[in-house]
Amino acid sequence: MAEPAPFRCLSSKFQSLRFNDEGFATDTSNEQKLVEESVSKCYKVFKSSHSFYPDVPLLDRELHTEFLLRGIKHLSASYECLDSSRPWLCYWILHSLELLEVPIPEDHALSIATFLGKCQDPCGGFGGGPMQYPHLAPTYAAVNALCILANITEKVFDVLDREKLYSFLMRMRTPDGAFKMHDGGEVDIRGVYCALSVARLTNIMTKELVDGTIDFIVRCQTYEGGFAGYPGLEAHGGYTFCGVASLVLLGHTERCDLRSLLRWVANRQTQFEGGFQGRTNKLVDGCYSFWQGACFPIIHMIMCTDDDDQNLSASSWMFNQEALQEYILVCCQHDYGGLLDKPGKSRDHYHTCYCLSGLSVAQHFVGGSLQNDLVIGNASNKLRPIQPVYNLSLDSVMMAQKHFGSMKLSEKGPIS
Ligand SMILES: CC(C)=CCC/C(C)=C/CC/C(C)=C/COP(=O)(O)OP(=O)(O)O
Ligand SMILES: [Zn+2]
Repeated sequence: MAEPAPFRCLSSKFQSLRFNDEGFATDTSNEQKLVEESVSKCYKVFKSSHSFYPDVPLLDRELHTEFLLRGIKHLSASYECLDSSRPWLCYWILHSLELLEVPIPEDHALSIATFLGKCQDPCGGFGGGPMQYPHLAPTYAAVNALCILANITEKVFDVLDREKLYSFLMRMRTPDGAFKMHDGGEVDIRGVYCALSVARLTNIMTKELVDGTIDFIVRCQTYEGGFAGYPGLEAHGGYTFCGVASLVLLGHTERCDLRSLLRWVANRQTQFEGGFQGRTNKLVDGCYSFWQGACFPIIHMIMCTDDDDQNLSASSWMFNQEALQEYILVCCQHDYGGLLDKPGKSRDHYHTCYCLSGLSVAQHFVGGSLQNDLVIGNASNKLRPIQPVYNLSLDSVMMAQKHFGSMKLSEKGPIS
């Protein structure tokens, strides 16, 4: 096992801030200044303990696990606003637990799968809760959650109606190859990614399902290099992940302007804080550790297969992996467990899932047959690696491939 890397502790973190009072202050620069002050405070507190405990920062596995296990059983009334995101809560919690390698008892797995079954619409797809209209986002979350649970028992896949899922996806298709999120709902690149991800995992991809989809995705890449939710809008990390992952799922990454994407995403890592921002001139946020961070292994994988890119690193992704780990470990852990957006924000399961997913990307480099782990702080910080396109463990993706790989749709055969 590789030795944990020493804490980098950039000296700049303890120097004066980049802003001065005579500068041209805007709302944006004022907000940025406040974030830098709070991040700087976190690093100072951390540095004072660092001399006593050299193997810090520590990922507080126990507290995060407690927070997650409590949430899978019971959520307080303050979670009412997430009543239409219940399959998401299952996925965020289960994926965080799989990253932390916390076992889930079989009876829990079966009761979560039964609950997800209750969210499934009689005409296919999953809603945000029982009796709710089917929607592509909770459908993606439910399918991913089932793939994780299938590691415990494959019986969980019995709840999924593939034929009806296919007809739901076909109903969400628009004539130009995009997908609406639900009947009468908005059309954007999230719909494309959710549809393609579940279609691939459950092996129901057909030519008819994705006719015109590549062109829609390509139209979402903006002049900045990242992808927007819809052609003509602003590039954003969440949509950029959806765009580039969708091109991988369709096997048409050659349609992406990879150089401009790489330049845009690399510039979204904030110099001072070490984490990622979602878009140009906006604030750092722990969840972009995944949405932006996961683009790097995907870009690397695409470039690896491209003969022109002989200079590609064989040991690290093209972002500062140490700085991202420091931001997550020092600034995004809540004192009572769970992770968060930035210092001062409250913890939640969404940020716990995506901070941990980003931390995993930053810890593990895999380039073809070459592997290089770079774990900041205590050796126990090491998480399981992820398959970045689905944001699942490699085992969970394999469970789906093993289970659905040989199944056919009754009318249309799957495409490769
Ligand atoms: C699979 C799936 C459903 C993916 C979702 C991807 C995702 C996170 C999209 C984000 C959308 C967006 C424009 C957020 C801006 O929020 P903001 O203005 O509050 O944040 P910002 O200031 O950081 O941009
Ligand atoms: Zn966030």
